[in-house]
Amino acid sequence: MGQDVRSPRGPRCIALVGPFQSGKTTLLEAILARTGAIPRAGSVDAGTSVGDATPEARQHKMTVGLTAATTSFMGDSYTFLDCPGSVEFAHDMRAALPAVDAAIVVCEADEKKLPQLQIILRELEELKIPRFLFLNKIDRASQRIRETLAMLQPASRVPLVLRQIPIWKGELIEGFVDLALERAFVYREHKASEVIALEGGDLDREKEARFSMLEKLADHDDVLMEQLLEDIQPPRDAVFDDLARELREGLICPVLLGSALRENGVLRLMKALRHEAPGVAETAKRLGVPETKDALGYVFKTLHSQHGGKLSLTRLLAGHLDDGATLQSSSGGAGRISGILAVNGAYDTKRATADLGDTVALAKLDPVKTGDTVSNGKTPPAALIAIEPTPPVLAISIAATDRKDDVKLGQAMMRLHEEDPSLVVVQNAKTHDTVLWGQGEMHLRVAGERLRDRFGVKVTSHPPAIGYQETIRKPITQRGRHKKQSGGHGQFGDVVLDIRPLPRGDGFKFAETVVGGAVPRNYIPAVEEGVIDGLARGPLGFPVTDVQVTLTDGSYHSVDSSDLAFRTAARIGLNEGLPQCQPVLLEPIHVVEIVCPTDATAKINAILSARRGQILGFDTRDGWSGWDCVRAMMPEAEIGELIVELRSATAGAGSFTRQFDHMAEVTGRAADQIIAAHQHAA
Ligand SMILES: Nc1nc2c(ncn2[C@@H]2O[C@H](COP(=O)(O)OP(=O)(O)OP(=O)(O)O)[C@@H](O)[C@H]2O)c(=O)[nH]1
Repeated sequence: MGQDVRSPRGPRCIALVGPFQSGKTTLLEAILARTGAIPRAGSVDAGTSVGDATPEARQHKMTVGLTAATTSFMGDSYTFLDCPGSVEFAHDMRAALPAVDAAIVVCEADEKKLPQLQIILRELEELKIPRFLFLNKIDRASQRIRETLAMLQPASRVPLVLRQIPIWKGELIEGFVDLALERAFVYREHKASEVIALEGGDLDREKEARFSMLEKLADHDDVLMEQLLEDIQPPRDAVFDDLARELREGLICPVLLGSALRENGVLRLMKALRHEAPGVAETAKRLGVPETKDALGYVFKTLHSQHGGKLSLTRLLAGHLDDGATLQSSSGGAGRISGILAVNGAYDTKRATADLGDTVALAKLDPVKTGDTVSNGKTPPAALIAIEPTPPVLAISIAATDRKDDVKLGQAMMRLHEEDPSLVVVQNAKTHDTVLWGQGEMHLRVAGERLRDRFGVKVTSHPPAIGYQETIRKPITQRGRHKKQSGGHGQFGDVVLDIRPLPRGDGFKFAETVVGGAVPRNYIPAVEEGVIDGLARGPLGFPVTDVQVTLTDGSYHSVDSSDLAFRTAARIGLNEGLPQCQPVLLEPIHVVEIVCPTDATAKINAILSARRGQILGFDTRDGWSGWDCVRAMMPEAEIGELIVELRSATAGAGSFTRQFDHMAEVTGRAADQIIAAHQHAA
């Protein structure tokens, strides 16, 4: 493989991903500083970084949305996408990954973060995105690198290949040896590392570590394998070629060392990207971009900037775009670009064009959304990739504090959902609640802050209503009469209803066995409506289900009877009859499926039992070594905050899905408490 293949030219797009708080934003800062895009690195802790610049990110000192920034290095442009590490904001990462040429997985020597690292690596493996591991915070490393690598290896399905080894001075790491380059460097804070001579014990360690790196590369290179067996030194270029090819083919994950905080190891990382990461041509191939003369782009993030309006962050995967071009999108919309902006923190630099490989912000493409493929061709392009929605796990009911803000709230929610589709708004028709579904406590809290700070809408929130219902245990025959004859036109309706329980899950059935026109046929639909009215709120205060009501008899008045009178009579019949049918409370039960690292399974079982869960079984998680999958039946009322406990028992790695299964009776004290709380709230 020649030099030109190894170092593709042109703009790159690189994702910074990794477990929570591993140093991605700090690394972005270090890269921008070391490549001269900013005069010096800001700090996440001091609130001066380019990433995490929104008020919410600053306040919580964490990345709560993707930040993109462009810099240039040795004549090429690089756009970095700093993705949130928190699982609650992972949707941004999922939508962005297809756009990138490669990912830098920032991680720490921290066993607790291993499951998170495994989740992220798995995502990259499945998308076939070449990835480097950047072992960060080397400035406070306390264990040998070999032990760290052995600890991290189970998180990756392909071999982690150590590219560098540290040079220790006492208990501190003062530099590193690049095993491919065979050169030693000593770190200098906020400056490029200095080359030093490699000697003594470090030279021996280098030889041993290099051999072990070459052995791993030789698993996919027979020539190299023979050279190793015959003790022949492979040419340096051949080693670099292997590193590049095996990275791109997803056969290895190279590991580089550094300290984002001290800007150590940053230039070597940039060089590895330059020489080894693929360019846009390979990325387009990976995504199946068709042969086309048209421009084709992938929209990986939507933003609503305070002054610029809507921005669609887009990677151009084919062709060339001019400002003013009309774009068709794979989701069917079309719009005209009103501004191409460079991707930097402020989105304040206009560009006339975007070229192949560029990552830009396209302004005011109203019909376009995150995940769309866009093209300047005549017909809408096929979508290059489908982003699966992230199922929400936690909900709150919200309402505008001031009723006159209701419309504003609706619009703001639409925009929030557009920016972050993992935030879903559901109108509950029964309770008239607006329920906001999201990925966790912080996700929902940040949504509330954005509503207040960006859209000027104050909201109040409370836990969403549980879908309780009630049913009956005993049948009854009940008469319902409505008679009003005060002067003029009166009202008269009279029905006899047979009310009886149905098997669980059968819902509501209405029938009639009226003979001899006791209730004229034209009033029967009104009787059914009245029955439905009567079932809307049963004697315990909840909607009534699993009931059959049969109209068996009744009487009418030729002048005073009407639809309304019969409807009222039927409702009265239900209201009077149901309390005598031994009403009983029903609560929704779901099947939940929890995935968690095996060492947390015992804790998860305890959490489930404490939440009235009935464990159906557990198994190892298919295709995930070191993970279990637990299935349980669980009352909806207990699922509300489940995710919070689940995450805290699994260092954020556990998750669950739910599926409504059936309604089950609740009796005794538990039922009394629910009924009392409901009556109190009403
Ligand atoms: N000692 C040391 N601390 C670091 C290093 N890199 C980052 N940190 C610290 O680690 C913490 C998290 O850093 P961030 O850069 O915000 O991490 P992140 O991965 O972007 O965080 P999220 O995106 O919120 O998950 C901050 O307090 C940083 O100062 C490093 O190389 N050495």
